[in-house]
Amino acid sequence: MTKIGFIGAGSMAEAMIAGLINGGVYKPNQVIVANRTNTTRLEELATKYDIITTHDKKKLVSEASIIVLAMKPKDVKSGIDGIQEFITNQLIVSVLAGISIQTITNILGKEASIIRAMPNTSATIAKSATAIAASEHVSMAQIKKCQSLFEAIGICKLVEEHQLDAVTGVSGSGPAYVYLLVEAMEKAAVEVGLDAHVARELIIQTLLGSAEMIESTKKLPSQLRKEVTSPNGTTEAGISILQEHGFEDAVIACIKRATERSIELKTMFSEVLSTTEN
Ligand SMILES: NC(=O)C1=CN([C@@H]2O[C@H](COP(=O)(O)OP(=O)(O)OC[C@H]3O[C@@H](n4cnc5c(N)ncnc54)[C@H](OP(=O)(O)O)[C@@H]3O)[C@@H](O)[C@H]2O)C=CC1
Ligand SMILES: O=C(O)[C@@H]1CCC=N1
Repeated sequence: MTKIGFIGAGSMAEAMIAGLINGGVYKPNQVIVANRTNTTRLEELATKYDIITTHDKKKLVSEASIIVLAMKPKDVKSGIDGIQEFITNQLIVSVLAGISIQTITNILGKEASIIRAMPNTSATIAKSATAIAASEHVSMAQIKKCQSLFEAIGICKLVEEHQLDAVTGVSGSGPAYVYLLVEAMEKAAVEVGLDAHVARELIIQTLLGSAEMIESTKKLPSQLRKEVTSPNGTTEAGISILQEHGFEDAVIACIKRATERSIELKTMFSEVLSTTEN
């Protein structure tokens, strides 16, 4: 019976676990999750999903055929330390922002089958937008296995490793930009006189409808926007305020900064590790 193991038991691990279990991709007894200290968190995950939990990473690595690295980038070294000798032919899937395949290889101290992935938390409901990049030591069969894993919890694109920083800026962090927009829309809706519950339902449907319109009509977002915007009407009046406040520039700067931060993380941790090694 093949198992999947998660080193790191936070938001991203849980999003993947929820998507995989609810989608029937893995049975609960095929999922193992480990963290370092937080026993309450492990109990919470065990109660919620009936999965196997442990503080023993070696047990996890020995039992799982896919190992997902899901700790924070700053914890990559401590997360991997101690498992090196138990890595044989498992597939390692890292979801860590900014941490390169080379850095993981350096910490492992040997070549291994490593795939870097950038999913997002919508994996919870099988709607993740994921991109993956593989090292040269990964076989086509392993890439396909990883693609199937992420396609079971959303969509999955194969990209070059250097493009993962941009993926992180666009879709890894992306849900948070949308949630911020919704927070602002909800606040405004109440200020202009709507009941908060009604506002939430209207906003959710507006988001779902807009996303589906882009997907199903195949029209450009700019065309769809024109179709909403009557000359001298309400939309034009509203959008002029967004433009006055530099909405588009802010979104572009946001994605560029998040992408740049992913590159910074890579540099920061490859430097930290080479300092540690020296
Ligand atoms: N959140 C998101 O939307 C996304 C996150 N990611 C990436 O996923 C990774 C995890 O993010 P997120 O889930 O938000 O982070 P969280 O802080 O929610 O979770 C991190 C987890 O790692 C555990 N951990 C830390 N050090 C170790 C260690 N040495 N050994 C084992 N477990 C360890 C922590 O538990 P404890 O301290 O008890 O050990 C905790 O369970 C990050 O690298 C991030 O870049 C990628 C895409 C989206
Ligand atoms: O904020 C972060 O660093 C992580 C990576 C993408 C989403 N969350």
